[in-house]
Amino acid sequence: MRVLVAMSGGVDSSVAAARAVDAGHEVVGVHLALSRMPGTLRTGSRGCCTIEDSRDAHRVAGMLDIPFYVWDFSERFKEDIVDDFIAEYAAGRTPNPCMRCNERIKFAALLDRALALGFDAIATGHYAEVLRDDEGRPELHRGEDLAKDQSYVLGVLTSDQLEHCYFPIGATVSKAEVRAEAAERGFSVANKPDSYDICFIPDGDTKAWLADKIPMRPGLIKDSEGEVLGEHDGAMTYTIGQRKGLGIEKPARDGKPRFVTGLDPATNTVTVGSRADLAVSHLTGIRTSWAGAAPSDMGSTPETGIDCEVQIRAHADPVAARAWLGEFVAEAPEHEVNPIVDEVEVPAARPAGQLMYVDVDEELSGVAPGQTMVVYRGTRVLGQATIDSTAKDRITPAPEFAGA
Ligand SMILES: Nc1ncnc2c1ncn2[C@@H]1O[C@H](COP(=O)(O)OP(=O)(O)OP(=O)(O)O)[C@@H](O)[C@H]1O
Repeated sequence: MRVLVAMSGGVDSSVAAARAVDAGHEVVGVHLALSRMPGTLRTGSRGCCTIEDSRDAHRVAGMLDIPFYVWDFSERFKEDIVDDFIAEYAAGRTPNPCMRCNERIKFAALLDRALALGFDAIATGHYAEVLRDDEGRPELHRGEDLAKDQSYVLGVLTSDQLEHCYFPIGATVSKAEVRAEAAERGFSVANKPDSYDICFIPDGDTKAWLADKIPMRPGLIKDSEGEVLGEHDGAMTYTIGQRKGLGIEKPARDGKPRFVTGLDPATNTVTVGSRADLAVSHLTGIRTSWAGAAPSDMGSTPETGIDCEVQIRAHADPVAARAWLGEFVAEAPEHEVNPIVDEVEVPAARPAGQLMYVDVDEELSGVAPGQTMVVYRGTRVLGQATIDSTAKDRITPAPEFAGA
């Protein structure tokens, strides 16, 4: 098949490209220039699409004797990923830009262009596997190396996209093996360090990076009963689950540590509470998508849900859960004006689409709206949704009634 390999200049996509060539495919390499903004380009060994990265990718493509291009997606990346990241924080939510990038850039804009140019698939260096069910439909599974598994950030992919995804290193048992193979092939990137979480924040300090992009508005810090405990300089500098640096003088009534339990953009209030107040058993998600058969095709009804596991961060442990299709929001604005940061348009809190309800068997702690919940069954990704709200108690019938 004709394969377009997305080459970051890192070791994983270099080996992915080499394996695609070895497998006999007609391979073309492309490096995406994702940022032109000063201050977002790291210098040194690893950056967000630095000149060094594109040179590394180019060099590997030369060794593999495949055509190589650099495509400028920086404008799209700024609008769809960076601006969205800022707007989500401004709305008091915690976004996952890598997931958005997979959803809107790599497996959308890039894939569309690849298909339009006659390619059959795009290949990346992600640690995940596309397997086929009995009827030949694609399924997304965790990568073999669970320490490197990237199925979580690919949870946004739909069946149509999975049809055109190729992950040549997903079945490799360990990253060490990938590095050894790169060294054997003579790739200078064999020992290049792994990439950071957010490629456009050079030093990893998200709050400092956001500080000059979102106007700070002082507001109140309250406890769960509404008693005012102090003031903050800007709700955006707080994170759900945060314990240190709350800036509250008054000791808690029970003498126990306090944690941030809520951020309310409408009133610009930070709520604090006990560790127990952080525990949740129910999650409601928006922007639901399914990587293959939806629960309704899996025997689920609105009453029964499906047994699954849910994961709420890239490297969190999955917990046993049941997922339900929630109500369908038929009409909603795409954007709304943030009440705290006037004139900043933020994505609507509840856009049109299917809600996903998830009850967990074990309580989760420190869950923030905006995070993505990915629903698995064993190694297979079933789907995902963006967490919109949480609740202390489950809303669904007891597990013994949950069918699937
Ligand atoms: N700037 C880019 N241009 C082209 N492809 C990219 C770029 N950034 C990431 N990718 C693709 O997305 C995959 C996953 O990206 P991620 O940033 O997680 O890198 P990684 O896991 O460290 O992989 P690598 O070692 O290849 O950089 C990469 O393996 C590559 O195929």
